[in-house]
Amino acid sequence: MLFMVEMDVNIPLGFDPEEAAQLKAAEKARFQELQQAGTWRHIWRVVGQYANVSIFDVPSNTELHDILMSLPLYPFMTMHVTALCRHPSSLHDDDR
Ligand SMILES: O=C(O)C[C@H]1C=CC(=O)O1
Repeated sequence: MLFMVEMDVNIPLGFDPEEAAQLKAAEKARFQELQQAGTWRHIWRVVGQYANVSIFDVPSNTELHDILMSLPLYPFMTMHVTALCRHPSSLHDDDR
């Protein structure tokens, strides 16, 4: 199942910079794991914002929920999730 996930990151002013750097490094490592597994299929930076638009490929809503909630930066993120399905005119067989 494919999902578009819009993530906005908001680390409060005054948050310990070292702790923020550790969380960002942990987030990057987790992102790379999920990307290599094919779960986090795409990511784009939203221009001018600490935000991204991502495509996830997961077996169920519950699995996506668990993955998103376990992200290191989750406590500082606002997320918007949109379920996707294949467009009938798409040429891409993996759009499912
Ligand atoms: O940078 C972000 O948008 C937040 C998050 C998503 C992937 C990653 O490495 O960090």
